[in-house]
Amino acid sequence: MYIASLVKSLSHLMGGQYLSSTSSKPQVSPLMAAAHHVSPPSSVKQLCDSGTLSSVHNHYASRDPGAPSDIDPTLEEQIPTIDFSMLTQGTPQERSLMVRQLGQACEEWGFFMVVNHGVPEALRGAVLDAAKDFFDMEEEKKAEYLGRHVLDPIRYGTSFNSTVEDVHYWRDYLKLFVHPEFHCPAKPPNLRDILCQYTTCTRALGIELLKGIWESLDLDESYMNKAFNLEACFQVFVANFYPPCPQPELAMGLPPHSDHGLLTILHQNAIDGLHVKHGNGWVYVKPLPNSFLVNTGDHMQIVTNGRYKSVLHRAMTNGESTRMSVVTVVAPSLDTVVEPVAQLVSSERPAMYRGIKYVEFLEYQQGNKLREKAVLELLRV
Ligand SMILES: O=C(O)CCC(=O)C(=O)O
Ligand SMILES: [Fe+2]
Repeated sequence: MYIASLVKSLSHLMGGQYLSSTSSKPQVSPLMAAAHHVSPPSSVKQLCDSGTLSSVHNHYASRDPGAPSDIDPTLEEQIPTIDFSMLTQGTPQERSLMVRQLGQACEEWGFFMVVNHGVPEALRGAVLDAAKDFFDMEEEKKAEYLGRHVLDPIRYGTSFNSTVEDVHYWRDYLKLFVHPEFHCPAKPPNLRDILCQYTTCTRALGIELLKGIWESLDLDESYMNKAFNLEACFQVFVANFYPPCPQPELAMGLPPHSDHGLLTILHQNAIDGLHVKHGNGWVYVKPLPNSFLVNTGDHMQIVTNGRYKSVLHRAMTNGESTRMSVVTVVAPSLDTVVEPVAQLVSSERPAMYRGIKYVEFLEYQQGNKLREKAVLELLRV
């Protein structure tokens, strides 16, 4: 009953497009099945490789070229930095200082940089190189991994969800479910080993950051682990590929959106392009050397009953260089019904969100247009 009304409101919000049914087992909905007969647009890499592009097709025009800049340059310096080594190897005083700073970063920004995280630079470089090798493969080889359904554990594609969008984004992607089961294309041959190491390291990093975040809210760690089944946490790996765009003033890599998980951990090649919303302005993110960029997701907002909100961010394109980012999302297990934790619900602050199975949230979010925090808003009580 509740799911039916959620789907109905989603349909309204998303302009009539929605998935017909959900279950913990991936199923192809009639919409997806129909959409599957429509050939997907070419990858943006293919468009770029096919000749000298001097303009983008209308399909990619998602920006108003005349709009004034909405970047607030004064905010760049203020992005919080978390020294991860203080959380794991610091004195009790250093740890509690870092926990406080982590809580403050989540409350005020929903975004921070993590330094001294212990993930080897060579591995971070290798994952970007291996992902590039994937995108550099011939389209016919990559086509083997074209996504048919948003819950396919290996999904190569372009834009966000081209079957439901009326405007596309200047981005190709490879999305993999990497935990509790590890899925990875067989090609290129070194991808599996590198990704296995990388996603193990970043999962451990995410879980450790989560411990600090729970502590900052006086939440019991073992209770949180159990409630959201973090042992079997759901982890997705996404590689984003944004080739040079002939009209960056018209096209976007990804529109303003929040991520579905608890935490997202990102790093990029040498090319900047991530913007994060802070207050009324946008911040151009120039990561510190060797740092990870971390943001809180929609499920952090649900679990903490709105104390720590998910942050809006967007990816811009540029006219000169290919930008790549690799993203890993740490989330409750797929079959967990996620709702605000009892400790953060009171008569003064009643539950702000209804519970929903993680897999259902994921399917709605991935199956529809990417639009700010649209899916989260539907769960508001
Ligand atoms: O490429 C980026 O900087 C952002 C990517 C992103 O937001 C995502 O994959 O959800
Ligand atoms: Fe994102």
